[in-house]
Amino acid sequence: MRPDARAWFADRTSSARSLDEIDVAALLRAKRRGGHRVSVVLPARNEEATVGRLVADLHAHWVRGVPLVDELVVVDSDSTDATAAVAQAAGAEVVATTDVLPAAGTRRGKGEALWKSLAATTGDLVVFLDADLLGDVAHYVPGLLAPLLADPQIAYVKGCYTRPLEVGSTVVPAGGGRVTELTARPLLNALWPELAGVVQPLGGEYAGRRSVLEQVPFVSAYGVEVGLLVDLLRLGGLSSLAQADLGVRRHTSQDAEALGEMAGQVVATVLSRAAGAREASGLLTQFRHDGRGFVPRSSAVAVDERPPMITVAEYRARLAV
Ligand SMILES: O=c1ccn([C@@H]2O[C@H](COP(=O)(O)OP(=O)(O)O)[C@@H](O)[C@H]2O)c(=O)[nH]1
Ligand SMILES: O=C(O)[C@@H](COP(=O)(O)O)O[C@H]1O[C@H](CO)[C@@H](O)[C@H](O)[C@H]1O
Repeated sequence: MRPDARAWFADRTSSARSLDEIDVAALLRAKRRGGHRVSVVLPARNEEATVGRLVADLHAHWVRGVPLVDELVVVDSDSTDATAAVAQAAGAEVVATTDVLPAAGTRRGKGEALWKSLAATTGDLVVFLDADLLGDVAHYVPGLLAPLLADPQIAYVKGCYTRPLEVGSTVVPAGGGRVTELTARPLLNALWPELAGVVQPLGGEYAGRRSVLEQVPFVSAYGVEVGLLVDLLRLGGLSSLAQADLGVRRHTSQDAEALGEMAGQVVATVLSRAAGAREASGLLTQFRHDGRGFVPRSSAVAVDERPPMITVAEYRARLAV
């Protein structure tokens, strides 16, 4: 790693692998001393199988228990299952992407759900968690908040973790984060070597200050994480970023074809940020074999992004209230 990345990795990586490693009472005092308001956002598309337990656990720990969280919001991203009802029954406030900033329309994708979440929440500190997480992850919230509450210079904290891979009914201890390892990490190391110390650049768990999140674009699909990382590096510099070791992360995984399309979106987003890059084609062609021959399948991976929320008049009007 370059010296700046190595120094960042040493200085900006905290450990929060379980509640045993976190002084929650001290965090609550720091939150109150700083007058902070915390929003937790779960973008969810067809997550009825996992969102209920996750929300109930977070609500018990950090809303009903230690009041670290002021808003627990599930953003329903065009779900066709019972995600919204299950999340609401478990204690979350549920908003549909179509109901937030309706004048702006609604685009498909995780990044759209995250962008709209800024207009549906009020916390100055915002924590994002995927809604398909498995296992005990309640400690992710204080683990991600701790660096923000400790150091005003830090604006954005990525979770990092080992990532077991569920292959059918077996779980192998490592191997998850396939798009990270095969696409995002090599590209980020090549183009922004100062980010080489970021262990999980695509991880879906992170926290940031609203004051910076509202200043950057949100890529509408799966390029959102890599887009935010590069844009926030440019906005505040490496010293404004941090990462928290949260132990292990398990989630419901997608198949290789779906991750191929995700990788296409990540590559398109990286190219859109890489100065002087050739105009990306915006298309990704994959191949299935139907027994007789290869069948091409093309998908659009062109970057489609929303502007910084602060540029949206309706959003600014809401802040002025
Ligand atoms: O259009 C979308 C796609 C995904 N998601 C949510 O974003 C998170 C991460 O997506 P996914 O699990 O598909 O990605 P993976 O974790 O497999 O990389 C999950 O909570 C999804 O429900 C979403 O809100 N809208
Ligand atoms: O890190 C990765 O390579 C991908 C896929 O992970 P797996 O190979 O399914 O464990 O998962 C992440 O990437 C997405 C795109 O940034 C994020 O939106 C997901 O939250 C995150 O799980």
